[in-house]
Amino acid sequence: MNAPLLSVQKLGFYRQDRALLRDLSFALEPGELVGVIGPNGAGKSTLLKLLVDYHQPTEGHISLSDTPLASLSHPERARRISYMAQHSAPSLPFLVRDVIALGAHSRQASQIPSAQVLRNDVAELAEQLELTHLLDRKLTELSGGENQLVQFARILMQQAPLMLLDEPTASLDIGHEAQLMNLLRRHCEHQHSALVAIHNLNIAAVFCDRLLLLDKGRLIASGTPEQVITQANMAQLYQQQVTVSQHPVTGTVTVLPVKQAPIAVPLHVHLIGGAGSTVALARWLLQRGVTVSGGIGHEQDSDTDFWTATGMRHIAVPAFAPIDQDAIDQAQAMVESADLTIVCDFPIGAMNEGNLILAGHAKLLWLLQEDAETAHQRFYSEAQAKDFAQLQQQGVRLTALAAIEQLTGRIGELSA
Ligand SMILES: Nc1ncnc2c1ncn2[C@@H]1O[C@H](COP(=O)(O)OP(=O)(O)OP(=O)(O)O)[C@@H](O)[C@H]1O
Repeated sequence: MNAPLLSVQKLGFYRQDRALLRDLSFALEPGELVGVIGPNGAGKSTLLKLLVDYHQPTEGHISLSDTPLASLSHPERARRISYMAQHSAPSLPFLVRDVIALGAHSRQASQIPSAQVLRNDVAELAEQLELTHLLDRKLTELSGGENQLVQFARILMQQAPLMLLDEPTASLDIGHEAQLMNLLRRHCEHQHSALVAIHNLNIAAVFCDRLLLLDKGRLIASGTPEQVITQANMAQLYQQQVTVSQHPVTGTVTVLPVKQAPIAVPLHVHLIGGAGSTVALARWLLQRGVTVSGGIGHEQDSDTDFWTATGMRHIAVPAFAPIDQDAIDQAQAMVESADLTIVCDFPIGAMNEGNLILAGHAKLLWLLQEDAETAHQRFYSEAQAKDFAQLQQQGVRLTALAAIEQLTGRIGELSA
């Protein structure tokens, strides 16, 4: 088996007795585009600087196709690795076309093209990145985003098999961000590999094959974007409520921050429902600072997807499986601790009738029902309709609108 293009083993880097990176191991294969994500100060830039030999490791090994990085001469390294730093404040007034062309001079002497070919290559790259109009401008006279695109063009011109890019899209608009990442992707398809430190998790999820998640200098997760960008990892690392869901169009994992409710309201509402019946109410309550739990749902149901995406505490059973006693017992603890349990208007069948038993444990029970018509349509058996009728004795029947009105009043009182 061929050695990986890049192999990092037990890498550690200490400064003034502080571990900036610890016990980091991973490998990169040809053709891979791998993102390095993590909060500010996690160690992403430090990792890239070690990989380009800007810093030397305190412990561990870095090798490129089995050759130790430290044993490579500067020209050999430049042939194998290109590097785009996070901040590159241009200090010399070079022309953009010369800066891009500079990339080619890191190649092996026999690979450096003639002046004419180089001019054409620069022009072609500039066109791909919409930089043609800037070719005769000075680097010192560019905007932050324009400078970033020029540095990226220089990296591509270098044609090194391993590209290290530190926040290459940080100053780019969404159009140029997509353009740069698509171009990078295409280069990776030609047996080049890229390791990209990136904060935009949605872009990382769309373009990267794998992600490495760093925190406080440690690798705490690695795998596909779906394996790494999880509700649990995001909540733990970023200390903010975020939604993690699958984008309906791209199918990739998507992260969005949640607008924080002005204050936490001391009210816990448990929602029972299915077929999307709890979603609008759950969103409404969360936005007002109410603690919301949910269940028992079924995996892949839109309610369960919403509860998972927002990090709501909930109980779910596998799709198409009946609700079992174990799930009822777990959800019972939530229902018993909730100030209010709301059963939304949703169809009851053999798979979810356990929710009727669960609702019986509520301290205070509301049963949402839009009109009498829906009442007899929502049960698949007479026994279920009978169980529901019994719950009606215990709870209050009301429409969703009436429920919102009452909750508005209650939240107002509690927040005053
Ligand atoms: N030269 C240095 N000497 C001492 N500490 C440093 C040095 N460079 C960086 N650090 C520290 O190392 C830690 C990791 O920094 P690094 O720049 O690698 O983080 P990062 O993940 O790239 O962060 P960001 O997302 O903010 O760019 C930080 O706590 C930083 O303050």
